[in-house]
Formats: sequence, C-alpha cells, structure tokens
Amino acid sequence: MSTNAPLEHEQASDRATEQSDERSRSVVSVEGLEKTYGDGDDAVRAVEDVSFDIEPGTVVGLLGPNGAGKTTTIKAMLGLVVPTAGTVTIDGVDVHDDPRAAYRQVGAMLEGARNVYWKLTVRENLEFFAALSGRRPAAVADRHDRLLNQLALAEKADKPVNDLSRGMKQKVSLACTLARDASVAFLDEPTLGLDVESSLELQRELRRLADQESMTVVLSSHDMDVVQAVCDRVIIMNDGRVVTDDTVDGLIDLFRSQAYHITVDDLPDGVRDRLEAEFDADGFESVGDQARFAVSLPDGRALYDVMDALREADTVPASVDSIEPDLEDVFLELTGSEDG
Ligand SMILES: Nc1ncnc2c1ncn2[C@@H]1O[C@H](COP(=O)(O)OP(=O)(O)OP(=O)(O)O)[C@@H](O)[C@H]1O
Repeated sequence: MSTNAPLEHEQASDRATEQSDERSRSVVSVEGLEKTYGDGDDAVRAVEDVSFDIEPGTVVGLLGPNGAGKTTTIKAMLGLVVPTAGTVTIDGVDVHDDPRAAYRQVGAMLEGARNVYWKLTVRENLEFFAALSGRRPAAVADRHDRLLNQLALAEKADKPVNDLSRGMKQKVSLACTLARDASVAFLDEPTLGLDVESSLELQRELRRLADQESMTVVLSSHDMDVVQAVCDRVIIMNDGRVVTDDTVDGLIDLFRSQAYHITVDDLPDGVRDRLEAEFDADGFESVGDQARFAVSLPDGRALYDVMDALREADTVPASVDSIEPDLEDVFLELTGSEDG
C-alpha cells in the first residue's frame, strides 16, 4: 500500500475542487464533446474529446484549419447539432436539458449578414432583435445608440439595410447580435469581408464589451491578426481535437526565442546540407555579401549544437537574432497548416 495514499487522495480531491470551482466560475463549459456525422463506412468523426471552460468577460478565439471541427463545436454549443457524447452548459444550465434557460443570455452571428431584415432600417433591426428577446425598445435605446456610434453606423440608423454596403450590412448583423444585453456572444468569422477600418471598429467594440460589460465572446476566425488583437485566449483545434488552449501572450511566449535568424559570412554547401538535415534550417538567403538562414529549435541548448556545426566548418556567425513570433507562426507550428 502506498504511504502517500492520504496525500494523493487530498491532492486528487483538491484537483476535483479546483475543477468544480473552475466550472462554477465559468459561463460556458464544454465537457468531453464528441460528434460523429453519419454511421458505418460513411461516419465522419468531426469532434473528439473536446473540453474547455470559459470565464465571464473573456474573448476566446477558436482557430483551426478547414475541417478542424470549429463550426461543429460552435454549433454544438448553440444546440444546433446534437453531440454524440459530452455536455455543454451555459451559466450552469445544460443546453440539452433546458435550452430555453441556457440560451436566454446568448447572442449568435453565424452566417454574416443573413440574419438581418433588409427592408427594415438599421435601428428597426436592432429593435426587432431586442424585442425577440423580450426587451422593450426604451429599455435598450442607450445600448443601441452606443452600438450605432461605436460601429460608425449612427448616420445610417434610419436607412433601410438594403441600401448599405456589404461591410455595413455585416456590422448591422453584429449590432443585431449585440442589440439585447446578452452576456455571451458566439461569432463565426465576424470580420470576414470587412474593410480594415470597419474590422478595427468591430474589434474595438468587442474588446469594450468584454472589458466594460463583462461580455463573454467566443469567435472563430481565419484572420490571425484579428485573433491576436482581440482575444484573451486561443483554442486551436486540429483533426477534431484541441491541440492547444492558452492565452495569446502565453502562446507567443512559448515560441519566443526558439526561432532564430543566423547570419554568417560564408556558407559552404556542405554546411547548408548539414543544417537542413540536422536542424531543419530553412529560409536561406543572401543579405549583402553575407548569408542568412532560419532555425526553429526545441530548446536553448540546441542553439549551441548549431554553433558547433558552424564552427566545425570554420564558419563563424556574424549575428544571431531571435525571431519574434506572432500568432500566425504559433498556429503554423502547431497545425502545420497554412490557414486558420
Ligand atoms: N453535416 C455534416 N455531415 C458530414 N460531415 C460533416 C458535416 N459537417 C461537417 N462535417 C465534417 O466534419 C469535419 C469538421 O467540420 P467543421 O465544419 O466542424 O470544421 P471547421 O473547422 O469549422 O472547418 P471550416 O474552417 O472549413 O469551416 C469535416 O471533416 C467536415 O467535412
């Protein structure tokens, strides 16, 4: 019998308490989510063993290459697909047991501007969507004014949506999602098709809603710059599973100073071959009369191995510069995919 048994028991119970504390603090909780479409030979397992908890007031980005399972996960959170296994709770309510209660505080924008009524004016759309959730226009008028201002739609408030540009329609769609005082918003590709200025307005408004109104936002996006700018935390999926779940800063730190540009005065072919074979070096290029290449190393010690390889070939590095990674680099490293 292990003499540590009581300690292990205490640790296990501490962990269980921590997990249950985390769940009770979280506004969205996904536990062991699995979704298989079809059956038999045609079965496609879209999502497998996906679990995460989201605290109120956080903006979480869901990233992954095409087919990674993002949409299935979001749809399962919204009750639009029935999971094969697992549970989703919102504000502590299981969405399967009591969807009406679970979604009372939830807004969603899934397919761009398609939810908006084009014959109604912008303001009428906002009032309509607020009324759908039982809010009287007078009770949400301030919120609507602020949304119209923040998203630079105030001048168009009394114009039919039909008369607006595509980017404007997209902003109206987002405003409608946010028109009632929902505490959780699910946004699928909210900046897709927006011009730079509108995208920045939208990002600013999302951050303000999270920071000042404690709104929780779950968004999917292929635009890594948007995710890096607006999200507190990133969940990256690949092949139906979560491959990483961390803060944006944490993820970038993890990859910081493990990638280097090394400049040398001379790079004989033999050394280049060895660098490629042993250290996966790439990005070979001439910089003036010097040569430069890039290496991504598993740890700091491996840098000394690269130096040794150069020294053995009588090549001395002129400079070693750490490459500052961004979210895009992290994504490529984790999924090996070109798109988010
Ligand atoms: N209704 C469906 N029937 C059968 N297979 C499906 C269905 N919906 C999605 N899939 C499959 O499930 C997997 C995950 O798809 P999903 O749409 O969730 O991924 P995604 O990460 O949102 O991709 P994208 O970025 O392309 O939208 C894919 O292999 C997809 O082909």
